[in-house]
Formats: sequence, C-alpha cells, structure tokens
Amino acid sequence: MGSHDNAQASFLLDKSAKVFVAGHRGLVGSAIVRKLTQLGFTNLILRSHSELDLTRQSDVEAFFDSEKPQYVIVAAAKVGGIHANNTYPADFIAINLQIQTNVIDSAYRHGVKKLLFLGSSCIYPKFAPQPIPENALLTGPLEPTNEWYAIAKIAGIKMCQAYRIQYNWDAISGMPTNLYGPYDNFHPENSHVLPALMRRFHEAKVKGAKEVVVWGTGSPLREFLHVDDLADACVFLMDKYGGLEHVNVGSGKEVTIKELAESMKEVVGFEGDLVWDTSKPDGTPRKLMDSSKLAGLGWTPKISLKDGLVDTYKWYLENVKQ
Ligand SMILES: NC(=O)C1=CN([C@@H]2O[C@H](COP(=O)(O)OP(=O)(O)OC[C@H]3O[C@@H](n4cnc5c(N)ncnc54)[C@H](OP(=O)(O)O)[C@@H]3O)[C@@H](O)[C@H]2O)C=CC1
Ligand SMILES: C[C@H]1O[C@H](OP(=O)(O)OP(=O)(O)OC[C@H]2O[C@@H](n3cnc4c(=O)[nH]c(N)nc43)[C@H](O)[C@@H]2O)[C@@H](O)[C@@H](O)C1=O
Repeated sequence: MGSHDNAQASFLLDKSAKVFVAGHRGLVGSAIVRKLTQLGFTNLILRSHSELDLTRQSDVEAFFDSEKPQYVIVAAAKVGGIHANNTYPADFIAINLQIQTNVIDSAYRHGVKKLLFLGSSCIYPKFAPQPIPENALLTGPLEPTNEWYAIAKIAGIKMCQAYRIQYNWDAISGMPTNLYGPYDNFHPENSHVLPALMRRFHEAKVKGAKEVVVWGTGSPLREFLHVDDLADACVFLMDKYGGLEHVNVGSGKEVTIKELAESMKEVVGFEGDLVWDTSKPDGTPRKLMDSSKLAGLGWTPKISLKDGLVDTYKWYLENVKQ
C-alpha cells in the first residue's frame, strides 16, 4: 500500500457509532441498513429524500452540523437503467455531482472518520479489457448511453482520492456491478433490466399474454450481484480497506440478456414467447469486472443468480402492489 493508504480494522468494533446511510430507502441503502442492524449497530442516522434533499448544500451542512455522524456510506444517487440514463442526461450528471459533492465535502468538514462512496461498473471504458481491472479507469471512451452518470461517478472517485491525498482523510470508493434484490425499482421503463423483466413476465403471466417484449438483441453480457452480497461487501470495505484506489465489487459471473430473460421466464413461470425489440439500445456489449482485489482482501459473494432471482420474486409477490 502507498503512503495514502491507511487500513484500520475499527468500523466493526463500535456498534454504537453514529453511521449515516444516505439513500436508506433505495435498493442498496436498505440492504446496508438490514446488514448493519443484523450486526448490532444501534445508532444509524437515516433521512428520507423528503426530509433531507442532498442536492441542497446548506441543508446538508446543517444536517452534518447537528447530527455529527462518525461514519458515512453514500448510497443516495440518481439511478436508473439504460433508458433513463439515455433520456435524462442532465439529471444524471447534475444531481449525482451535487449529492456526492455535498455529502463528501460536508462529511470531511464535520470530522467524519471514514466515508464509503459507491460508483458503478459503467465508469470503465466501453471497450475495456475483460475482466475489467481497477486500473482500466480513464483509459478510453465511455459507453454513450450512460456517460453522463459515469462522469459524475468518476468525479466521486477522484474526489475521495483528492481528499485522501490533501487531508489524509479516510474516504474509499466501491464499484458495484449490476445489482438486484428487495426494494429495487420496478418501473416499467426507467428501471434496470432485471426488475423490469421480473415485472413484465409477472404481468404477462397474470394476464395470460402470449408474448413478452425484451429490449435490444439479447446478446450483451451483464454481471449481476445480489444486493445483500453488496451490503456485506460494503461493511467489509468499511472495516478492512483504507486505500487510495477504488475497489470492484462483482460476482465474477456473467450471463447474456437472453439467458437472463430465459431464467426469469422460468422463475416467474411465464409460458409464452420472447420478442426482441431491436429498436432499443443494447448499451455496452460486456462489462465483467475483475474483482480479484476484493477477493485478495478476503471477501467473496455467496448468493447465486438462480437463488437470488427466486428470493427476489418471492419478495416482489409479497411487497409490490400487483
Ligand atoms: N442498482 C444498481 O444496479 C447499481 C447501483 N449502484 C450504485 O448504488 C447506489 C445506490 O443505488 P440504488 O440503491 O440502486 O438506487 P435507488 O434509486 O434504489 O436508491 C437511491 C436512493 O437515493 C435517494 N435519493 C436520490 N436523490 C436524493 C436526494 N436528492 N436527496 C436525498 N436522497 C436522494 C433516493 O430517494 P428517492 O427515491 O426518494 O428519491 C433513494 O432512496 C448508487 O450510487 C448507484 O450508483 C452501482 C451499481 C449498480
Ligand atoms: C448498473 C448500470 O445500469 C445501466 O447500464 P446497463 O447495464 O446497460 O443497464 P440496464 O439494466 O438498463 O440494461 C441492461 C441490458 O438489458 C437490456 N434490456 C432488455 N430488456 C430491458 C428492459 O426491459 N429494461 C432495461 N432497463 N433493459 C433491458 C438493455 O437493452 C441492455 O442491453 C447504466 O445506464 C448505469 O445505470 C449502470 O451503472
């Protein structure tokens, strides 16, 4: 490790520490709250978007001033699938830059001990070597459908690095692959592929439809990770990692969108056909991350895609208004 790396295994030692989980009602934030609660953390600080708009700098300053959290995990962001990213580029760049800049800077200025910023595998060049190592960052052009979001996320990584270099402050970044699980966004157009297909297949089964439309050609490859595994990795990084470089968090397993659609069809129990809408974008052809750095630190995922799909569909049936 270099001179700006300072790993201290201390996060898990004080379960009464004040931990601010930004974005706690989302897919990732809610999984992190479940994990921390399960581990015995008693002092989580949580604010919904309506209680604290993280794009408002003075409100964020006032919040840090009054609450004085000791640890921060940034899981609040403007998030969406390929269609949302492609349709609302201004929102994706501006809102994400605002949220992360306000939270990271306020956290530093208010004496937070450690902060974890979450980016995404879309930060890497469209044609990065596969599996993608951390050092592929900024080595080539981005995938156009999500470059606005990716630029914001790259700025977040660089901001954590800059504060570590200038202030020796313990800010780290994790780059998750495509995630899924309870409390995902199941919006028909703006969500990611996995929740979109779960909903579409379910609705088709209920209506007795003969066909389900799936976007693109079905050939792109994606790596999926259950959000409970991601939450476990976030806690692991908070406890064990203090390096300058961001860390990839993936499952190491990829499937084509066609394979994902076939598995979803089976899990949901839809018996009709798949129809491919090739007028919709495929996005990046492949983005398998090299997660060997995290494995080398001692963390590996546990939930297979098949088990994760079955559990998530069960959750969907019990929790999403039909
Ligand atoms: N989902 C995925 O596949 C992946 C996600 N990630 C990263 O994980 C993080 C969390 O994503 P995910 O949980 O999926 O996203 P979600 O959309 O499920 O959750 C994001 C949360 O942030 C909150 N939020 C958004 N804007 C604001 C704001 N201005 N002020 C306060 N809160 C706000 C949202 O509240 P509200 O809904 O009320 O606006 C929501 O609770 C992001 O950084 C994302 O980049 C990385 C890789 C893949
Ligand atoms: C996590 C990551 O998520 C986004 O990137 P993405 O991986 O391309 O996201 P996606 O899940 O929306 O699509 C994956 C693939 O699936 C296909 N696809 C089929 N049918 C549907 C469908 O019904 N909905 C969606 N959304 N996609 C579909 C779709 O055409 C594409 O080929 C980034 O913008 C960025 O936000 C980011 O970081």
